[in-house]
Amino acid sequence: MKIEHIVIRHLEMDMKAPFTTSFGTFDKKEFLLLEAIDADGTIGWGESVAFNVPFYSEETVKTNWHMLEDFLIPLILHKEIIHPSEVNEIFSAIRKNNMAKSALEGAIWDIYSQQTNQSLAHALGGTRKNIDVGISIGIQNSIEELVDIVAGFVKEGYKRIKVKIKPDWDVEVMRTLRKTFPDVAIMADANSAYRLADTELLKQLDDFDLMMIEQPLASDDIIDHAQLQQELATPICLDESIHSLEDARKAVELGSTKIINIKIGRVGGLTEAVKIHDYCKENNIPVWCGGMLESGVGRAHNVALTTLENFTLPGDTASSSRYFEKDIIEPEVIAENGSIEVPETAGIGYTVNRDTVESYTVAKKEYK
Ligand SMILES: O=C(O)CCC(=O)C1=CC=C[C@@H](O)[C@@H]1C(=O)O
Ligand SMILES: [Mg+2]
Repeated sequence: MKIEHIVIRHLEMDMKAPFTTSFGTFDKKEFLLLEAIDADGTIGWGESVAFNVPFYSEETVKTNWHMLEDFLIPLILHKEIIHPSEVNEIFSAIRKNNMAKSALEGAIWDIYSQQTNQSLAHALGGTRKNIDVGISIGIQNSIEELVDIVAGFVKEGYKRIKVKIKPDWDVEVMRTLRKTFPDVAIMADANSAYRLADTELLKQLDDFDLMMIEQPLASDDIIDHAQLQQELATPICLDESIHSLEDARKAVELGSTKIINIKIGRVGGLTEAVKIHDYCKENNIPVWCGGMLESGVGRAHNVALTTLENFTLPGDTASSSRYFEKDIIEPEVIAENGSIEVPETAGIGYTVNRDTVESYTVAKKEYK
């Protein structure tokens, strides 16, 4: 591979409904879409999952553009690459900025899998032909509204319900959901809304047979999560705290987490995501693929990763129509009865609709 041409596009896609978490509300998804063109004309696509605000992580759409234009793209353009796993080493001098790195690395994985005539899923070592998926539901205006929304997604067959929680939107919400849906797989995602001082409150969630509590404490913490896990019967799942294989190893060895939410962008790309998957498999830590309200390109990468053996818990990769009136890929990602059929064609397995991409593009720049 030798990438001769890269295009960065800043897209804005209106969301069907606002998505509220403990750190804010999104009514549109802004993101960078990466198009990489190899010397032989093969085109690969990657998506940065950074938001336009630094509340999930320190990265934003603007910091990503800066990192890609001034540091990452110059390291990749016209460089001979044999395998996408080399990209981590090429980027190793650059600290953090994982989402920016992941967007470019993902496009290179797409090119590689096309040039080796295999699906991205197969190139990553995936084996599943179908993946089970769940749904993530933001904070609502009332518990009644939340119950109605959950009922709709349970009816659609999603394999697990993930509900955002935060102080004063937690115990009563989960009590009502468990009472209303006694047999549904339910989990909570706190997005670091609690402190160790909230242990007694969080212990009340043990009454509701939750699959897990995702990221209850600070986004850069591993130590306090280990102490909290000793107090909770419900498994802790880390999301924001895990940026690398090393973070995963430390969290598992300390007992800070019993489940890991792997997000390709958060950990710096597919190569690192597979390494974390493999480590967790060796240590009997189940993993699932988290979502970042991605467009179809990011969704396609998530689908491919989720085909690996130790992705044993339903992830966040719902249908494209969960969030968007019209996705940028064809066909769209479609979950039927909570299951997605994995494309077997070479590459990410979905076709990017250039007209739709251009309709959402608010800025664009080419690099050769
Ligand atoms: O993409 C999806 O459907 C899931 C989105 C989701 O739950 C999240 C996206 C980004 C930050 C958080 O709000 C939350 C998460 O932490 O998993
Ligand atoms: Mg999360």
